[in-house]
Amino acid sequence: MRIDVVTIFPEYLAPLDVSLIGKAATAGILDIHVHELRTWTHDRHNTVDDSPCGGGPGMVMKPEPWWEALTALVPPGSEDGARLIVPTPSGRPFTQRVAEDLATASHLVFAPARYEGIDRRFIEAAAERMPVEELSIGDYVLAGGEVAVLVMVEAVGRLLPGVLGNAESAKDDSFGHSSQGGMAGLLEGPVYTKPANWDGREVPPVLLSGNHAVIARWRRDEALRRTAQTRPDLIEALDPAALDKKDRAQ
Ligand SMILES: COc1cc(COC(=O)c2cn[nH]c2)cc(-c2cccnc2)c1
Repeated sequence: MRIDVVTIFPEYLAPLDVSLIGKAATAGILDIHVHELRTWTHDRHNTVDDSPCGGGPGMVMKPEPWWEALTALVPPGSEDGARLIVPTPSGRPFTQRVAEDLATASHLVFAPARYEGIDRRFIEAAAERMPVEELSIGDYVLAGGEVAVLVMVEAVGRLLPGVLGNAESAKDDSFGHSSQGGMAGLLEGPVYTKPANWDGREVPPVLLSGNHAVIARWRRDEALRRTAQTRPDLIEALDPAALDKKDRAQ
């Protein structure tokens, strides 16, 4: 997968060189390029923003630099498999399911905006050439979309084959957020490791029993309990067929 990020703060994307994503890039699984938006400005001040038409606070990002950047990174005729991602508070929720969908793309171009956003006409023009996804990582307003790009690249990148070692396979993701796995739709229950007794606190004995069927049942019960407590909306959203009769007894 090729990933292009266009931003006026390239240094904000430095963490993409680190750890999981950095290793994936080194291994050639991800081909990540970060670009300075001002590359595609031509005036003396490298202007990327202007005052909002109709008045109002702040500034709006001009369409021309973004359009030139997009055209350079996705030349006409090479749109197949390319998708433009615009992080914004007014986007549809970025969820694990959206991450799984984005992981199937061959080319993602991220347009993190600053100020009050990007001139709408850029989004509309881009949507005539390739799918455009306006996505929100949460109901709050950031000063720019760069942090959201880091979130999305990590969530998508870790799903790509070869990025996670076998020990951390994404197929067993926290259930509320993975559409796969034995407990799809549920949050992850509590996890434990050695020592068996720490701070006078015992690991639940069932986990030391070696009885994998009983352990799996216990984990499912804990996931159901945690989901009901923390995210009852996810319980409502569960496919009834996914619940067995023991679940319904919960
Ligand atoms: C593309 O348009 C944007 C993008 C961003 C940065 O992204 C986020 O904040 C975000 C992404 N998921 N959750 C939050 C911020 C605004 C904005 C809106 C109003 C006032 N100030 C700024 C507009």
